[in-house]
Amino acid sequence: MPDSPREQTYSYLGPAGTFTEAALAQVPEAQGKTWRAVNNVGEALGDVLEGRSVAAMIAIENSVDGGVSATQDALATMTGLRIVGEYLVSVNFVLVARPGTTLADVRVINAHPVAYAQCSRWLGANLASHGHIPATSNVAAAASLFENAQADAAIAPPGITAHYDLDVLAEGIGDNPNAVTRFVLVSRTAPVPERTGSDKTSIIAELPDNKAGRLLEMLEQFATRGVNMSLIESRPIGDELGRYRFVIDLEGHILDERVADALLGLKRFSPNVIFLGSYPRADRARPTVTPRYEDAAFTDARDWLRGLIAGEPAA
Ligand SMILES: O=C(O)C(=O)C[C@]1(C(=O)O)C=C[C@@H](O)C=C1
Repeated sequence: MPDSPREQTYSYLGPAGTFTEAALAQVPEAQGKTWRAVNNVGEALGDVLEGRSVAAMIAIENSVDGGVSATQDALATMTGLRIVGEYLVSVNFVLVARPGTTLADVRVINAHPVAYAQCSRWLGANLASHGHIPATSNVAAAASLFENAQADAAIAPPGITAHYDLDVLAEGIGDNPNAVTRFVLVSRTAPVPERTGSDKTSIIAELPDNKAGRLLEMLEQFATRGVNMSLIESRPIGDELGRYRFVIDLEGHILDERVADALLGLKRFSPNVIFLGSYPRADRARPTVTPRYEDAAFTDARDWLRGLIAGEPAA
């Protein structure tokens, strides 16, 4: 049976040429399908929830600027989504302008906020008194230079000149030449994929109240099961000052006994746990697991308990 239009479509932050498109190019199942360019993360995830796309590629973390707050907040508030894959893209930036512009002409810059934040050192040193107009993506920033432009220049990916007739005023303007953005592929809620031995689990959790030691108590759920965190960030819940939710990535898969046990502990502790998914790590790194946190240690302990209950002689 041929795929439905939904099965054929993947949403990504456009227009063509964004780093998000480069991340989607790494997904084997997406090749030869329709790629729908959208303007923001909420629109991409809305496509998935409302059935226009089978999955959406979204940026979630940058090695220089940290978590992408629009993504973290959307995943915390839109229900029915699952992260099914993780992809890494090296990001570096150029400053572009309409042909004939020189650096001395540049007063206002159009840039995606995450890209802008990654170029702050170069901008401070070379264009100290510039103004900034935010764009929906790196490529949209460059494209806007041709439409009623209020900006003189834009921060864009190095491949931009293949798409637009622009002059490159400066190259390698990112604060860190080794910057990497982490992207996730998000589908509708589905059963978790098999574990690969090199997996990550993403969750969002709230604390039960604002009493002393609550954050430590939450972290103990992971520490006492030997589960390492690769990311923890707080985001305001938004209802009152001082209330935060925590966006957490764990090393391991929900089918790993230590991760499952930590999630059970977290569920008993936290009034609101959102499971975003267990999926293969992009870097294929395998966590080092202390023997007492390996699957066998958990199943042996459970067998021991069952034996005690059943009246077997204590081993
Ligand atoms: O995909 C792009 O090119 C984007 O403009 C988006 C985005 C992001 O949302 O974080 C992606 C990677 C860069 O770190 C900066 C911006």
